[in-house]
Amino acid sequence: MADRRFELEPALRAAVAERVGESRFGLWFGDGVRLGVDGDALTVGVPNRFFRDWIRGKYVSDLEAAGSSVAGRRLRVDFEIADELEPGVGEVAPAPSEGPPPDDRRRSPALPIPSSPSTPADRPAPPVDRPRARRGRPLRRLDEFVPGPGSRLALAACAEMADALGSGFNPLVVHGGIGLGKTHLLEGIAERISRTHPGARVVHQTAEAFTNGFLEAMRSASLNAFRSRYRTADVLIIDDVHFLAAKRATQDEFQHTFDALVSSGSAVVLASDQHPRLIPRLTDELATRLLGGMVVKLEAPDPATRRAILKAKAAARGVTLPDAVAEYIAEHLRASVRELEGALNSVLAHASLTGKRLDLALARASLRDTIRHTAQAVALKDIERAVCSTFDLAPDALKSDSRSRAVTHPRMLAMFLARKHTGAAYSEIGRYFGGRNHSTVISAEKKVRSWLEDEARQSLLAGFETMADVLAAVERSLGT
Ligand SMILES: Nc1ncnc2c1ncn2[C@@H]1O[C@H](COP(=O)(O)OP(=O)(O)OP(=O)(O)O)[C@@H](O)[C@H]1O
Repeated sequence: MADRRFELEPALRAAVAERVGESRFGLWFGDGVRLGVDGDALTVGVPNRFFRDWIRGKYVSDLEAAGSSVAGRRLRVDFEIADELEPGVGEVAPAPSEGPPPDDRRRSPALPIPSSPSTPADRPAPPVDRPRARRGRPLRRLDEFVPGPGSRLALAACAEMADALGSGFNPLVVHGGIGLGKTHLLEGIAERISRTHPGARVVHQTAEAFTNGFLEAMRSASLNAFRSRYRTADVLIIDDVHFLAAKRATQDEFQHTFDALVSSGSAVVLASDQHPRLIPRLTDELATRLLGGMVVKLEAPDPATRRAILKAKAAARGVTLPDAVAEYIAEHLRASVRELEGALNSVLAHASLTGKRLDLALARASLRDTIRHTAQAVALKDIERAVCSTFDLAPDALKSDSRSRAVTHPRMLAMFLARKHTGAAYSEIGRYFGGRNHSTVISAEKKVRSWLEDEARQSLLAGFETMADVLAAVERSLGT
């Protein structure tokens, strides 16, 4: 049933957009933020605490004015937070004693980056210090990223970060499943900053490179050089932060790097395949810091966005992709944008090699094998790996004889997922997970189904509220 509180939402949205301007409105009041009227209150539904604090700090008077003009009476502004992953009171939350209020330690967006002892003004414009694997090809740009309902906010936040260099919010954490464009967005930030702030020292690396560099610096007693490389950045961009999971010493080093940068007004941008609260074995101190700025999720694109991405990628290569071909590829390859791109490349290569017309028949012929294999792409070992990593279990734990709940529950979940995603028979699944018989798999499947139906049931994993959330996390890491 439609919630009557939101009957005035279109008018409220128009009135707020009118006051704050289209671009701010798109960033702070886009998908995920609701506006409604409940008695004497203008209710603002926000995705997390960060949004609440930001909107409360910057836009309450605009909201009040918009509320009065639409409702014809004065309304107070109330907030409703939707994101259950946000820290509760007393859990992981930014510690006020750790520094001055955020705005005091950030630069004005309008100002160029001030020179500092480490970045003298007369130094030639430094290049982006970037991941080795990506050297040699141009950085991807933000304006090449095709937004959809599940990625518009992430794109807007990246654009805001590139323009304001952390003066708006700091850090920015982008999280989402495999191949959904996290690296593209990070590169886009680096690319835009290197154009618009040519004096800025941008350090753009993966967490793996940070870790290896740190270990090497410890081995070779060159920690000072390592630290100065990272701590003198004006903008630090770190990809795949989940790689730091369970690496205590590197996490500590990263935390000190983070503190040094943020306290001197440098911007920090991070990407991870999980929400920072769900990265296994991340210290509370570091998690707190990652949650202290803006955390945005990148969702898998919907069919319309998949089609738009395909058309844009083809257009960038000078090809007009027929609607039927875009639709066919978008319909059959859904797991990630990387997969979509691969399929497009394959179709375009077929067209050019055979000299045939780029049409639906050619797309079907060139993708026949890819699509057949995609349907069977999830293997039992993928399920095992995803479950063990989500539950932080040893790689062979699910095959063991253990009867402890910490293992039996994840094992049941793995069996359930195996039925859902692999098409393997009950007997095959039972055999794979430690030589169990098919009736064990059947009862595991039933059990998990009953957990899922019981919404009140506590999840099996700290940090998740329901079983459905746990399942979604495992499926995310499977890339399904
Ligand atoms: N919305 C989008 N518009 C245009 N291109 C996109 C979009 N999303 C992803 N891509 C493209 O998909 C490919 C994979 O993206 P990317 O490498 O950024 O994903 P990722 O999330 O970092 O993956 P991983 O988790 O494996 O690190 C890239 O070529 C990127 O340009």
